[in-house]
Amino acid sequence: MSFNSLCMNNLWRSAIRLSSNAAVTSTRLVAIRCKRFGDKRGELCQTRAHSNNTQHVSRKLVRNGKEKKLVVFIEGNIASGKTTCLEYFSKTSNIEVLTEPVSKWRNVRGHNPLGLMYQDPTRWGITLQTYVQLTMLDRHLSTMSAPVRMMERSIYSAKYIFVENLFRSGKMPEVDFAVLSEWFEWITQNIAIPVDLIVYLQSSPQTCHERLKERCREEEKIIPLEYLEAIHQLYEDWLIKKTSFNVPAPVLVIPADDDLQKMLHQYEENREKILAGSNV
Ligand SMILES: Nc1ncnc2c1ncn2[C@@H]1O[C@H](COP(=O)(O)OP(=O)(O)O)[C@@H](O)[C@H]1O
Ligand SMILES: O=c1ccn([C@H]2C[C@H](O)[C@@H](COP(=O)(O)O)O2)c(=O)[nH]1
Repeated sequence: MSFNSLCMNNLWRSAIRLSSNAAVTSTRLVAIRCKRFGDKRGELCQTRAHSNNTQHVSRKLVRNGKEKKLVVFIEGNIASGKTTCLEYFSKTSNIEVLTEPVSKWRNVRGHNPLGLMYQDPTRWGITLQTYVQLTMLDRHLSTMSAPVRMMERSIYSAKYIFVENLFRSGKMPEVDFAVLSEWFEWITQNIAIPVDLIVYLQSSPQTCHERLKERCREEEKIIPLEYLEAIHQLYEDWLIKKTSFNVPAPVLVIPADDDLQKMLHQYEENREKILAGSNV
């Protein structure tokens, strides 16, 4: 038996011995170590660590024959309606909703990295995006309290959309981009980030600009239409054309330019697909 297999066996045995309360923590540790040892069975490791009588079936965790733990990312441009969508689904029992930790980005120990980034992206882009990466990772790894988790954005969009935009627009120095990329690659290669479905709220940059002005978040008052157009293009390349970066789950596209009433109707129409973690 190789050293790696020996370690894996010991890890599984000790993880399974742990009490159910400790299961999520052990899941995390084992998932991290599975990836570190180059084990391709990251998801299986998670499952085994979680419970003795848990099986792994087509990307989903099931226990005693019942489906459990589905993770859905809600992606889309700034002010496309992600929070509003999450608020709607939060009224459903058995769905846990995680909004973006924007309040943290606006206040870390009395500092406002979001505001600083909009004022001077070249100086503060790395500061904000480092903190976004940390806080999103913390969200991804937090213990699930319901069978379904709907989460606003992800560590992927932070990197593939926002960091990429800063760099491509010449507002992030190459060294900052390199350091953030190294961090991102280390995280995604060593830590299992669960996701079953990406819901993309596809809205025009013009609609987002209108809604953003209406929302009137202080830091965002200086955002021009061109910024939203650039973010839109990156989202389209990533999730529609699929030409830029890895897409970690199937994508369900929901057109999001309609008024609130029609949007709520669309969410209802797509409810089953979302809860099944399916884009068809
Ligand atoms: N379908 C809609 N029609 C009109 N206004 C909307 C719609 N959805 C959301 N809004 C408003 O647009 C603004 C941005 O919505 P929000 O859900 O906060 O977007 P996001 O979370 O994507 O940034 C808010 O003021 C919200 O009330
Ligand atoms: O990686 C990121 C993620 C978000 N932001 C900015 C964009 C917005 O100003 C806020 C929150 O976005 P919403 O779409 O309103 O939820 O944070 C960023 O700069 N980098």
